[in-house]
Amino acid sequence: MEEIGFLGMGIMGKAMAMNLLRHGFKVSVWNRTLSKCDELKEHGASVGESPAAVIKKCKYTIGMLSDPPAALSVVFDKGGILEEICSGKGYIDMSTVDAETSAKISEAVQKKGGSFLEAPVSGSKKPAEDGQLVILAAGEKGLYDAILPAFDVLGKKSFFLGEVGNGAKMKLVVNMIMGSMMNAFSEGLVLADKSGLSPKTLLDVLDLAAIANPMFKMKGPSMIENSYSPAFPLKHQQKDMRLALALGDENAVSMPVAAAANEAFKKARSTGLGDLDFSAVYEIFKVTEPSA
Ligand SMILES: NC(=O)C1=CN([C@@H]2O[C@H](COP(=O)(O)OP(=O)(O)OC[C@H]3O[C@@H](n4cnc5c(N)ncnc54)[C@H](OP(=O)(O)O)[C@@H]3O)[C@@H](O)[C@H]2O)C=CC1
Ligand SMILES: O=CCCC(=O)O
Repeated sequence: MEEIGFLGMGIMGKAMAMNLLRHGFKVSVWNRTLSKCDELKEHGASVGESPAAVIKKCKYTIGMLSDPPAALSVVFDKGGILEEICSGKGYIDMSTVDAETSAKISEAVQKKGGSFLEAPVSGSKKPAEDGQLVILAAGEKGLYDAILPAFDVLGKKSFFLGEVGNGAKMKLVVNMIMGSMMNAFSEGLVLADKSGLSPKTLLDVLDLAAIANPMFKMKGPSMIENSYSPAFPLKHQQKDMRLALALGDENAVSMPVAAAANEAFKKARSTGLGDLDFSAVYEIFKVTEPSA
């Protein structure tokens, strides 16, 4: 396959670009903080000096940026994608953003004659390293078909969900559920502990119960060790809760559980936990009122 461009060497982008290199793809990378490209360069990637330079070199370019402002910045700002995107080139944004952001990017890219696909992912750092992501794509089907050989390396399953916006919405619904679950899980761990039960035994019980799931199994042991090395940064989970709640507003969907979970993530951010893993929201529930 042609050389693939990759913008954004954060936790996910770096793991995904490395995976493409490991599978024999030629990759050209860019990151706002250029030094984060060094390791990729050592593994054979070429480094572009701007998003525009990467787009110029590559037929297909993937973006994996933190949030809507970052996703928009690499497209619209000086040195951005719009300076070089043209007919025959495609941009695939795999960041988690809202449908409106995706639509803005899609419209601008298409106006220049380029193709656009949104393709946010489910799965975190380890699945990204192992090529086990779940890809939620929407937009131009021709571009989806063309980029499938790369998706087959990055993910264990790709969904094509139709028009731009559907991938973003699906991703926000999934992460809204995940964030709410993480809050319920944290409350349960604290309740077990405060009521004299072993949180470790609770994990064993949960793992055999109808609500057993990979997230509890993977995050539980490190949470009870108070260890929150970031796989999915808490600030991004809070961004996803906020965007999912906005989607709820638009559709008049009452979401009291998600709203409460969002408040807990906001509180965690305000106490300086934003760069830790999203499971660090557990710390918020441990804080008890001083007795009168
Ligand atoms: N981590 C995870 O488990 C998962 C994350 N996601 C989503 O993937 C995306 C990336 O996540 P992750 O890799 O964890 O995030 P990181 O915070 O590790 O990386 C964010 C990336 O965005 C770049 N960035 C931030 N602001 C700007 C800007 N204004 N202009 C240009 N680049 C910018 C950063 O550049 P710099 O290095 O210069 O700061 C960095 O490359 C997010 O949308 C997240 O919600 C989806 C699934 C799982
Ligand atoms: O957006 C992040 C998702 C993290 C995960 O699916 O484990």
